[in-house]
Amino acid sequence: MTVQSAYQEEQQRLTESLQDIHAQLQAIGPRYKGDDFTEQMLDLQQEERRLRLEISKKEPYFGRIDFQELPAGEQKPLYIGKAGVAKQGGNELLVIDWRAPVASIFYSFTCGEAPAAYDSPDGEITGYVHLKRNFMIRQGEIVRLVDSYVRGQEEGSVTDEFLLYRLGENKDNKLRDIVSTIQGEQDRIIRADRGKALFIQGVAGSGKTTVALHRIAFLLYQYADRMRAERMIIFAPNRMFLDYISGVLPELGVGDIQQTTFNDWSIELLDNTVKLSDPSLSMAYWFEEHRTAEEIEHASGRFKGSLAFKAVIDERIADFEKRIVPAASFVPIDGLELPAEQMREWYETDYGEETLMKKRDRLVSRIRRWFESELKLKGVADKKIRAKALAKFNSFTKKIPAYSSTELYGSLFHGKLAAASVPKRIAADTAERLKRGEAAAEDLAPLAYLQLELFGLPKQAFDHIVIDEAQDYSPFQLEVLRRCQRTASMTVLGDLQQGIHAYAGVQKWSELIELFEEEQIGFYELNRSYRSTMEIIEFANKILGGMTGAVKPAVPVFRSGDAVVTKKVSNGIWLASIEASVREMQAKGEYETISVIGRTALECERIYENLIDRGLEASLVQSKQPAYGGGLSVVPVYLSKGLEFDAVLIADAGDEAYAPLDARLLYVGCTRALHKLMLLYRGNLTSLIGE
Ligand SMILES: Nc1ncnc2c1ncn2[C@@H]1O[C@H](COP(=O)(O)OP(=O)(O)OP(=O)(O)O)[C@@H](O)[C@H]1O
Repeated sequence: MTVQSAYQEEQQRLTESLQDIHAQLQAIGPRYKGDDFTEQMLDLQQEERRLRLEISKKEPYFGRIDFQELPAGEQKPLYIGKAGVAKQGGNELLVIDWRAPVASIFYSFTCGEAPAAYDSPDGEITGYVHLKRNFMIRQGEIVRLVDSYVRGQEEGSVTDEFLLYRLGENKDNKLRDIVSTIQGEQDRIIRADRGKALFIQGVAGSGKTTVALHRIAFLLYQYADRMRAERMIIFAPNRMFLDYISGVLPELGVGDIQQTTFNDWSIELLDNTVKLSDPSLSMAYWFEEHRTAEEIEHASGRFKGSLAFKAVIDERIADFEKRIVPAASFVPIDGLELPAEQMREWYETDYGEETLMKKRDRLVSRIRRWFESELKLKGVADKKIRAKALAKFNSFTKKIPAYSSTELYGSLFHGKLAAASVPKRIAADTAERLKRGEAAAEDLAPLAYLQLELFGLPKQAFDHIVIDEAQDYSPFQLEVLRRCQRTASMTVLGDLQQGIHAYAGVQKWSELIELFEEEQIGFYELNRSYRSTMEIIEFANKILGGMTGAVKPAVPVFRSGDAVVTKKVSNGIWLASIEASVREMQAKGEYETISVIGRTALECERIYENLIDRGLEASLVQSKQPAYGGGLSVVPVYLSKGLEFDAVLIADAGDEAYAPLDARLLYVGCTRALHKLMLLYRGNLTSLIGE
């Protein structure tokens, strides 16, 4: 078949499919607004269907695979799209959902005559692939059609043409879905078994964030009967990042997923009983000046995030629990005694798996019930005796300790119960902060842990947890989240090479992995980088040489672009050179998002003000920002993590800005660029880049 006739045939099918979809949409009646529960449920189902059809209306499908099931099936064309659609009034499938088992062939098939296979609920199905076709459909028209495989034709494979086209596009201020070009290595992660803690180490730009979001969509589809969107949660590093990724799930037809930061989530769990002290102060401490390896190693965040500190807290909890059951009997009046052993028995046998404070409260209620019924049984009517007995009851139960999480936590740092193993400097700082009703980010994991132990999780346990930028998590943070699940089902992703928050995060994945049983763990590596051109990746890989630990260079997709430029400028013309470089990038007219990445927030303010004074429209990204608006932005390097820009200008890559310890920061900055990377420097070029 010629390309022309294939195109005509496909356009004809597309038009018919769209007509069918439109007809189905029109047939959907108005929304139900009444109180009938069954009608409400039906309305929800109808609404979901409407949403699926709306998604399909834009681009019904992006791929076709002609598959012949072995041993004796017929060759059938299968059209793959973002949402599955059945033909109006029938069961025949117009479009197969990309998450359906058979659709996995579209992603995993790597060409060749050998049979392909996919896992179905009935076991493995094998068959021959006769055709793999990619489409790009816009406004009801096929604007691109590429056959990446035709059985029997030995022409050179053009497998990546579609991918390259997509990667070459400009980006706005939001991350997008990648359903049409998911790569085999990514697909394996997306479809991995739900009952695991999946750890993904992926180089910058390897699609970790994107893959984790697609995995959520897959899990909700595949395990619709067991997993619910409202019991899933995504943890991201900051609110700006949350805004940046907020478009992907709705594009995939998934709503209602809680997306938060560990800080916000913990404060809510603690019922707002503490305020978070300004995180920008901590950022300023760690990033506005150079810090030594020693300072990082002995940071209070590392201590408080460690399992050793968790052991200190466990000891405190155990001690609290010991004191809940009174050691002495309760004697409200002469001749009436509630023995300590009886109270212990109630506590130990009757209250099962309840949380500590619940067990404590139940014990107090039980003692009260015993006290009231015994007085009644004994017929104690004398008012004076009763009042005396009641006073005894009150003073007895008052001695049964009750704590809020912050009180119990605070007891570790000051007073006669202060824990000896907490370094003095850390104890003094923390006590001071707690006195003000504040907690630092590093206090939140221990506080949240205490809250869970004392009061439990107020909502249902999570079916699935996604943790992005997990290299910045401490073992204690992950332990807290692990406790919010009945069984481990997590996607934990990050890149140790981008671990710029070493004062709080981990240096090896094993620090987090060891929290799980061996059979619960899955570990994947993604080494191909999809974000940047070959030139940018090769340049950034050089910086890895300056890092300690096992580093892995990113493998580029064969997408070539401009050479990376480094340019020495004198201090006197530095700001003017930044402006000129930005104008040069803008003049090209090719980039939608341009970022000037500075080393510190102070430096960024100077750059930003100069750009504004010189008449350029720009935005300054700051740590408390809820959203990133796109266009031209000035960003401190430590806030650029996770984001990406068509063009990046590193404002100063001199050796004063980037010392040898700053390799990770510079690596993060450079790997934000998709198509263009330029570095200015004052004085000497940082040794991290070399010649
Ligand atoms: N299979 C793919 N097809 C098309 N684009 C892709 C694919 N995989 C990743 N990308 C693109 O690569 C870019 C990087 O993706 P993403 O931000 O998810 O990577 P990451 O590994 O989380 O990056 P980082 O760690 O550097 O923040 C995004 O623009 C994403 O759309």
